[in-house]
Amino acid sequence: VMAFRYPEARRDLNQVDDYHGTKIPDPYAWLEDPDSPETMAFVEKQNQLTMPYLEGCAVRARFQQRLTELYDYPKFSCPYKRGSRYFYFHNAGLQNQDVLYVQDSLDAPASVFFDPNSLSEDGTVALKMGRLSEECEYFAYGLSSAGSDWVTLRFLNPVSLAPLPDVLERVKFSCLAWTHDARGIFYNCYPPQDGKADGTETTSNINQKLFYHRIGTEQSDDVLVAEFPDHPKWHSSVTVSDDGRYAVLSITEGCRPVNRLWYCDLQALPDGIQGLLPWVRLVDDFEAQYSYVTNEGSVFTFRSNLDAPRYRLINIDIQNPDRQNWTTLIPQHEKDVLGFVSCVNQRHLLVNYVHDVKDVLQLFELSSGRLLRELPLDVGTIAGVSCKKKHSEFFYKFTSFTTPGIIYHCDLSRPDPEPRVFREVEVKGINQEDFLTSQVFYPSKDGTSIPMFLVHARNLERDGTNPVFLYGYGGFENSIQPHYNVAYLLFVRHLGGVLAVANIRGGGEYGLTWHKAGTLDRKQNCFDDFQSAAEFLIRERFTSASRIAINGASNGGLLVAAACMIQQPQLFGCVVAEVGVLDMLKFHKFTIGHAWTTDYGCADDPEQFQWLIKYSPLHNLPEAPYSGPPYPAVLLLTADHDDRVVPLHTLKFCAALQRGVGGSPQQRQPLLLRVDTRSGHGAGKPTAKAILEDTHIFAFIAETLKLDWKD
Ligand SMILES: O=C([C@@H]1CCCN1C(=O)CCn1c(=O)c(-c2ccccc2)nc2ccccc21)N1CCCC1
Repeated sequence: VMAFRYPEARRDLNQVDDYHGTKIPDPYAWLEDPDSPETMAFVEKQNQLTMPYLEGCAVRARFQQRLTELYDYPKFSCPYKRGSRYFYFHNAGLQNQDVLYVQDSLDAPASVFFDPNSLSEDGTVALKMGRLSEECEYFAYGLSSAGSDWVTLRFLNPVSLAPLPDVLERVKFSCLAWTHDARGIFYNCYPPQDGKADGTETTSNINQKLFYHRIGTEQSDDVLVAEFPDHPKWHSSVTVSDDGRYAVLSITEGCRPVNRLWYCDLQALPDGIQGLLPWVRLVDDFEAQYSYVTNEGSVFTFRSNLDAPRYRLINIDIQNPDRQNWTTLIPQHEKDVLGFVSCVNQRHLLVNYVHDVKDVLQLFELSSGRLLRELPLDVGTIAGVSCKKKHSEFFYKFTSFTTPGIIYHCDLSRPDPEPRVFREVEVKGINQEDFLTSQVFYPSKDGTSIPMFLVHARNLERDGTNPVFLYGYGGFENSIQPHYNVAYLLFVRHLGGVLAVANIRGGGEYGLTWHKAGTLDRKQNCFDDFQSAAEFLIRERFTSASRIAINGASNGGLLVAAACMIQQPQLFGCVVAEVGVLDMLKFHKFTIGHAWTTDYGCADDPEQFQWLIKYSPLHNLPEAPYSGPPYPAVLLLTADHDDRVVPLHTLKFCAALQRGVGGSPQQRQPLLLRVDTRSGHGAGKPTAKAILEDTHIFAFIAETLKLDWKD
């Protein structure tokens, strides 16, 4: 008899797609319509099975209570000096959204500047972006609702807090750049589309345009300053130079770290911004990435990966723009990756390097590129930096797996500019001394050495029985560095687990080569690296296969749901796949999915179709009747307003998994789907939803790996 009765899902056997001569059935394609009564009924039935199961997990109540207690610690961002005042985000602990405060000096009383919590009952309206004009005449801000990527831009007077009537709609993936005369702001929006635009639609996002909005006018009067009708997949982003003179335009075509670099001398515009700008095409190809750092007159400094996979700083004098005149300000490091670079104190550069996935912070001289000093930093990650060229002081926030956050303040105008602790938060009830963080390097299938962070109790017994929570991402040059997560610490402290974060290929941990090695026809390296992590942990007697829970979200959902569960079902005890990309043949058709072909390729191309069909989760599940090794316990998560990775990926995968594997009498572990409402891909998620989701995830892991709570 089957352990679980899964909801029936109609299979439309007439739905067969032809990929370059290969016939591919797509029987659950009807689930691609989020608004059909049939799809809504499918979702409802899944939740009716899953939510009682999750709520009924033995440790759920205990975990939720402890997680809520531990989550309830004060959180602060770095202060941002704007004009003569300081702004910072703060969360008392359990507030759904962080609140923006303002104070006249660092030790003056603070008052609420902007509180998103007042904008919705359930905390699902989030402040996605904000920008004060150069002299603080106006505050522009973008709100998103229910986790969608769609943004509405609004404005307020930063002193009186009075709202302005200006409202800008259809904004998504947008820059926010004021001209220094505060007459207006550059931003991006999409042309009107049929149907909804609330984050539940799947409509492709193409033909993004760049506008200049003049304060006090209607959006319909906004000035179109750049558009690319011949390149519907192009995105543009403007930065206004530190001196306010130039609009620097970065054009991207997808998610590859490459861009065209155009600029416009705003001072050369006789009548100001009246129409398409006379862009000068400094770089007009997609060979490398150029990110504006600062400029001294006509000499621009860019962070670039041109002939530098670990990045370097180059200077381009726009009066002599030919490539042979370009110079290197800071050459590529022979091992470490150049991370963020910010100009500070007029003539210094605050430079971050990533050394074996750990952050380093150094100060350089802008004029010479000379290293001046290293700033002290523990082993961990810089979670935030606040600095401006015209300010002599700057702030940076340090975090690690066991450090919630330490904010440092450094003022270069002082005779002894030594960083000092500006603010350090404690989390009551968690003793940092209970945990040991280490970094190991393990061999992948092809011998490549992969870094992995481990966090566990100091007195861990390596007897092969410890439960493991193994997390990975593996794409888009996205590096997973140490970060504070109370749910992770509860898993270690109260479920006796080992947290393992594998820095697999596809990420940016070692620069472009590391990223490229996990993309396109080499995507299988990500899956090999992650499976090798599990095999290493078993070989080193941390754990055994049935005790391993793997987790990933987004591109990480592809990693775990598909590649690892399907390719090695016997290697894991539990799989938690969040908002995953699971239909690799169709992802490019929905919302911003077309931008991901830079990592994945596209099934429209015959050669790339062959790469994708080999690992696409939806297309590599066993067919019923299945008699292979039982699958791990599986929890799939998605949400109705996820317009980054639309829910159809997970819905179709769930239907195929429950039929293909769920029907087998050997399948004792649950294969469940949790669909949240008024929730999206993750950004801006209210605290209440985040706590409940983490609770359900770890309660599911504890239940299916049979873990007991230990006080
Ligand atoms: O979400 C993703 C991939 C990986 C990381 C970013 N990403 C994205 O899809 C990023 C989406 N995205 C942005 O978020 C912004 C943006 C601009 C200004 C401010 C904020 C954002 N600009 C973009 C420009 C071109 C293409 C995508 C863009 N994926 C989901 C699953 C597979 C990849």
